Amino acid sequence: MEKPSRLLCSELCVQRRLFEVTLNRTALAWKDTEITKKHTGRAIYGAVKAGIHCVPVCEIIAVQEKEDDSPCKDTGKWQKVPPSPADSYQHAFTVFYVERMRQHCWRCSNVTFHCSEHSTCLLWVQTIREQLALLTNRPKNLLVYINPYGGKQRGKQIYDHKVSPIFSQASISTDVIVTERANHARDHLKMEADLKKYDGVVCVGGDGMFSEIMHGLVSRTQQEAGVDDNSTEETLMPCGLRIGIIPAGSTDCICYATVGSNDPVTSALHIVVGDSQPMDVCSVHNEDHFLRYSVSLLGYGFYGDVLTDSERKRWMGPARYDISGVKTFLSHRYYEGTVSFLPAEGNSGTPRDKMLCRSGCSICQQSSSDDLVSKNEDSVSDAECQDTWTVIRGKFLAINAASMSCACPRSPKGLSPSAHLADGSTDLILVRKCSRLNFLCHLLRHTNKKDQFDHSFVEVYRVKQFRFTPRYQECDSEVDLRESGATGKQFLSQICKEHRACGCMPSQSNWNCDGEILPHTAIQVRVHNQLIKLFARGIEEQPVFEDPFAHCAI
Ligand SMILES: Nc1ncnc2c1ncn2[C@@H]1O[C@H](COP(=O)(O)OP(=O)(O)OP(=O)(O)O)[C@@H](O)[C@H]1O
Ligand SMILES: CCCCCCCCCCCCC/C=C/[C@@H](O)[C@H](CO)NC(=O)CCCCC
Ligand SMILES: [Ca+2]
Repeated sequence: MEKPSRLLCSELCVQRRLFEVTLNRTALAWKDTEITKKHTGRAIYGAVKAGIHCVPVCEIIAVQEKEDDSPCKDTGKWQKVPPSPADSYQHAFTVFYVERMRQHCWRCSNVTFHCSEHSTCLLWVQTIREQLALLTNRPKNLLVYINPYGGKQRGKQIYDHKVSPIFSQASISTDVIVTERANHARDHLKMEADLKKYDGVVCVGGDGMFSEIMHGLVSRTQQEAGVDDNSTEETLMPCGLRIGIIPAGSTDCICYATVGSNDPVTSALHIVVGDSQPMDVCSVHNEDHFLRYSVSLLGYGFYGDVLTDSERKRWMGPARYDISGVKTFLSHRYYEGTVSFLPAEGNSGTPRDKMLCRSGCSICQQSSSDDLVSKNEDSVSDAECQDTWTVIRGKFLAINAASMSCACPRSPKGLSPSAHLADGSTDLILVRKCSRLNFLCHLLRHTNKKDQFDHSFVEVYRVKQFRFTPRYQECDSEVDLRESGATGKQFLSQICKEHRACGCMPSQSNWNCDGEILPHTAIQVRVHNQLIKLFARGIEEQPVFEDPFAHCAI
């Protein structure tokens, strides 16, 4: 690989030691001249590595000239150190850059370079700024929505103290709206916001707040493109603006599954460096009526019931999910119905393979190019392709569709650990009626390393469309009764008579759609490949040993 040519090379001082500092188009590197002199010309890698630092240009956040940084004017420590050649390095500039910490967290680190000439200092600041200006994927203007009541109600504080200073440092200008009611952000985005002014939208809150922003942006994009969102057949128009998530909610599973942590500073830094992660969106319809979009979990049965119960306990904050989770588990309700689905095609893998979706995921990249090819080959509807629907009837404790892993602190590998963020499919998980003990075992496996799908009562399918009809809506006698105009009382008493023999009640659950309860139980779901983009890059692989200086021309 050809090394990029050097833009600058100077001998500068860092913490009173001399360094050879170089800048090329891809990296800034500084090499301790004392350490490297001892090993002149010899590639004793470990020793040389000890004296070399390297930062990719795309991970530099900002550069600032440091005024009046003469060591002689400092008091305390500087004065006590004996005079050294470094004392003549009176001009300084500071480079702020991304540093990786544990568990996918990023921090803003900095290094100050001291120069002997003011002109050298200015040249370095100007040249680094020029290189940063070439990074066109970085946002300059952002529209920020803060939910002051999400999670532990710390959204405003988190933004003001942890995020806003990073945006200012990176010269990003912002228009900030603190929401005053539920759906304020969605409506503003859908109908009012002048989106031409911005390079992205930032959401400070939890999964619910993200959902509002995603709905606002997707709906606005469809409106402007003249796409009817009530139609289940139409191809939706992808959104142009990226969405950044500053986690300040109860679950934050979208942030966690796309960045690898729920740390606000990490998210702010992914926004600053202009990351881009495409993401699938499911549309959910009841007949020809659009209900909602979903990016994480569509859950009927267990997760629908947990959510329904937890909504009455909002005042408890994030703990409501644990209380409602235990209560729902103990109630052990099952639901009858029919699930039909169209399997995902091509090289999409299966929910039980171990191909985890990580930064630069090849399966997601492949799916976007497949999508382009199929669009160019003239859009033919699924029915015309004669895709065959698989139909499964049964009694289920839970029917879940995970369009992404849904990893979160509660379940670090998630509901479907191998689900992909942007492959155009969702993982359909059917948990059939089983004993309490078996179900508990399945649930607990979400929290440890064991395979939660390795049970006889669990089936998983990777699908691009699915439908669900609850039993009580498909039973002929019930349909007949409804159509005969029976009153509510007559209707219920007839159902009770019919079900007395089997000892069960035909109960119904609700769909949990990314944390919102849907008003219908019979639904049709279709995955739209890479409809939106986030300021994220997917979860980075844990560092394996690699030459960190491979891209440094030093
Ligand atoms: N100013 C506001 N007042 C009341 N509700 C709001 C306001 N702004 C946003 N909301 C609503 O609050 C809900 C919860 O917000 P958010 O997702 O930020 O927090 P959360 O506690 O994590 O909730 P969730 O469990 O849904 O993730 C969202 O559905 C959003 O529509
Ligand atoms: C009895 C022991 C039980 C242990 C089970 C642990 C299983 C945890 C799986 C976690 C799955 C999270 C799925 C995320 C769904 C989000 O779109 C949604 C919105 O925030 N959250 C919920 O509905 C909140 C749902 C919270 C569920 C607990
Ligand atoms: Ca997916």
